[in-house]
Amino acid sequence: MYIVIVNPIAGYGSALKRFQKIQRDVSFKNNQCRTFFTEYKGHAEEIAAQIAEIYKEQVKTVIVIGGDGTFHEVMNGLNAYPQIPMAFIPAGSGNDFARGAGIPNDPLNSFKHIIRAPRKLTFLPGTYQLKLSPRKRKFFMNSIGIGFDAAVANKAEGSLLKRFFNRIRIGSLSYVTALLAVLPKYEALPIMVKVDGNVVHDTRALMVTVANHPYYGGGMKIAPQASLKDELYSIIIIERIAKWKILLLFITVFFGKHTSLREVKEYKGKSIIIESVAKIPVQIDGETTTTRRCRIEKAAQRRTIYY
Ligand SMILES: Nc1ncnc2c1ncn2[C@@H]1O[C@H](COP(=O)(O)OP(=O)(O)OP(=O)(O)O)[C@@H](O)[C@H]1O
Repeated sequence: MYIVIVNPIAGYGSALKRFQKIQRDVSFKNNQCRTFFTEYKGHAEEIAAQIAEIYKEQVKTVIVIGGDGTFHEVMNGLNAYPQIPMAFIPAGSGNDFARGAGIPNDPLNSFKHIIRAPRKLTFLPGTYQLKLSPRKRKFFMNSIGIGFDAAVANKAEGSLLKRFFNRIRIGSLSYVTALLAVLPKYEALPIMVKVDGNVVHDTRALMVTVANHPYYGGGMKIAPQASLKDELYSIIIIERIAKWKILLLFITVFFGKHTSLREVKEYKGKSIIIESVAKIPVQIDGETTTTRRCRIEKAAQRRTIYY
C-alpha cells in the first residue's frame, strides 16, 4: 500500500492540482494508494507518525506531495521508522530542497518512477535542538537561519504580496519586499557561533545560516558551496554590515556572489552551537520561531528519498 500525503494549500494550490492529475492516471488507479490531505500546520507530521505506527508492515512508500514544509513534517513524523521509504513530489512555492537535490519538476512522471522504478537520493539530514533540555532532536533538510533572514522570512510569511508574487511565479520577490520592510529597524544582535568546538564568532552579526545545500527563500543561493552529498554543513556568517550593503548582499545572493563581500564568512563543520543573550528570530526550513540557543548536528543515519 502507498500512502500519499497531500498538502492542498502548498504552492498556493498547485500541490492539489498536481495530485489531481496523478489521481486520474492509471498508475494511481492500478495501485493501492491511500490519500490523506493535511488540514493544518503540523498535521502531516501527525499523519505520518500515525500511519507508520498502524501500518508499518503494509506501507510500501509514504509519498509527499507538497512544499518543503510538508516534507519537513513527514520526515519528522517518520523519525522512529527510518525503514519506511519516503518519496517527495515537490509542489510548494519555494521548492528549495528540489532545487538543491536536483529533483525534476515533473509530478506525474515522478509518481510513475516512484511506483515502478524509484530514483533514489541519499543524504544526511540535519538535526536541531532549540532548548538545552534533553528533548528529542528534530530533523531539517534545507537550512536553519538565525537573525535577519529569519526576521525577513517571518515578515514574508504573513504578507499578502507573497501570494501575489507566487501567482505570477516570482515568489522570491516577496522576500525582497519583506526585506525592505524589516531593514530600516533591524539591528545586528550579539551572536556566538561554535563550529566543531571552536568559537568562530562572538560579536554582533546580521545573520547566521547553517545549510545542507545552497538554496533557500525560493532560489536564493545563500551557501554556494553547500551540498547534500557533503557530510559537513556550510555555515555562512554575515557580520555587522552597513544597511546599504545589505541591499547589495540581497542582490548578489541570488547568484551566490555575496560570499565575496568582506563581511561574509563561510565555515564548514558538522556540530554547531549558536547562542545569543536575547531571543532572536530563527527559521528552520522556512518555518519561523525565536530562540536563545540552537544546537545543530548531522543525523546519525542517512535517509533515502525516492523521486
Ligand atoms: N490545510 C492546511 N491549511 C493551512 N496550512 C496548512 C495546511 N496543510 C499544511 N499546512 C501548512 O502549510 C505550510 C506550508 O506548507 P508547504 O511548505 O508544504 O508549502 P509552501 O510554503 O507552498 O512550499 P515551500 O515551503 O516549498 O515554499 C506548512 O507549515 C504546513 O504545515
